[in-house]
Amino acid sequence: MNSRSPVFYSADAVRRVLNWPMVNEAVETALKAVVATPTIQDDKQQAPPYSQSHVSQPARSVTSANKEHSKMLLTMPAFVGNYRLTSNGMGDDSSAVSCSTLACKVVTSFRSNQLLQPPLPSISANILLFDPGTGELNAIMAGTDITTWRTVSASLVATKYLFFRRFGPHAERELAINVAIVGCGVQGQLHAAAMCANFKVNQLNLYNRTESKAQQLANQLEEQILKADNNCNAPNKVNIKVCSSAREAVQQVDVICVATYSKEALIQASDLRDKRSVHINAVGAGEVHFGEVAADIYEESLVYVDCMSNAEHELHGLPAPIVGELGAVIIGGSYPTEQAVTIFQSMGMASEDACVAEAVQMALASCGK
Ligand SMILES: NC(=O)C1=CN([C@@H]2O[C@H](COP(=O)(O)OP(=O)(O)OC[C@H]3O[C@@H](n4cnc5c(N)ncnc54)[C@H](O)[C@@H]3O)[C@@H](O)[C@H]2O)C=CC1
Ligand SMILES: O=C([O-])C1=[NH+]CCC1
Repeated sequence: MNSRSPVFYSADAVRRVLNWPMVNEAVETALKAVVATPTIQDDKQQAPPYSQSHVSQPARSVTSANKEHSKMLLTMPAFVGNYRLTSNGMGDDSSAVSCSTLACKVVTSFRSNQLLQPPLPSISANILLFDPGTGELNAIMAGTDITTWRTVSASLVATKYLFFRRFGPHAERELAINVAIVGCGVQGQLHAAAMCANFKVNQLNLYNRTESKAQQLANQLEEQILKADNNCNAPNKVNIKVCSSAREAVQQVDVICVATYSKEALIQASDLRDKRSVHINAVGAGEVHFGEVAADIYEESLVYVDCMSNAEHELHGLPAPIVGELGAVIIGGSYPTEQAVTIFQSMGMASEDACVAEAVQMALASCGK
């Protein structure tokens, strides 16, 4: 028996403290922590600046709740040991806290929830947080928003290092980009808002199979931008366009975010601009993770993943070799060439959920909630 009952953190409580600096720091930390520490053969050899954290993140289990595999329950356990988070997500050493987190996310993906009246989110998650010393269950945290935020954050981090950093060390603050969002569900909506909140976006193209959903998102974003304008804290003037095809959305853009349940390819190589220099965040996961982007794009792309060992379990038949892990690019500072097409094949990692849940817990504790 537990010595005390686990705390429950509601979705409202989690939502109150989520912010981009905090989530981006936690996700970047998780991405670096999963990069395997190379074995040092020679004592005298200088150890590379790999993360000192330790991650145990077995492949997630997938339980199908119907024959078509469109209703699934995933269990995603992770231990992340000896990592650092700051209280404000700004990475300043003075407020850094050393953490170790043992967690397990339990998440369902039921795509037919969208057809219910009223619709329910397709993804629904809770995160169990254990005492890393005793193994007791300390807390249960609503994890649906964390899943959306950490997934979007992984795309932001990928865009920063795989796209912007080709052009210089501060390019993410200096360069303006054109962005396409393909799929305007929960993921697409937050990808759109987050791209505008974290980068200078000139043009934002939105495509959704049901056009009214893309139009609704455009209206919401226009409203947010107008509000920010009135408060004199508008990040940048963004031109938003609702497109009638994925091809139209992606034709002239720098960054593409694809997040649907489509089994068929939605974008082809001939849809991309001739000069290339494009980055794609491939987020969606139908039965096949990589179905949304055509094989001919993969064939000319440099493909990066969040976690290589998970990729070995989940990305069978990927039409291109995997260049490496995003965390290794962050640590090693070796960026793609300017003209490259890069794909961040996002599977989602339990260690991201663990680190973000820890940051949320710290933020809630610091504001006494
Ligand atoms: N990589 C990761 O870490 C994560 C990935 N996901 C994946 O992201 C995808 C989107 O998730 P949500 O936004 O939560 O779902 P959602 O149900 O809110 O939105 C899905 C969107 O995809 C569109 N769509 C569905 N089937 C389509 C098709 N055949 N062709 C064109 N468009 C289609 C729908 O119109 C809808 O707007 C899913 O595949 C989900 O599994 C979700 C969470 C984490
Ligand atoms: O990483 C994650 O939580 C998920 N990936 C696909 C469905 C949920």
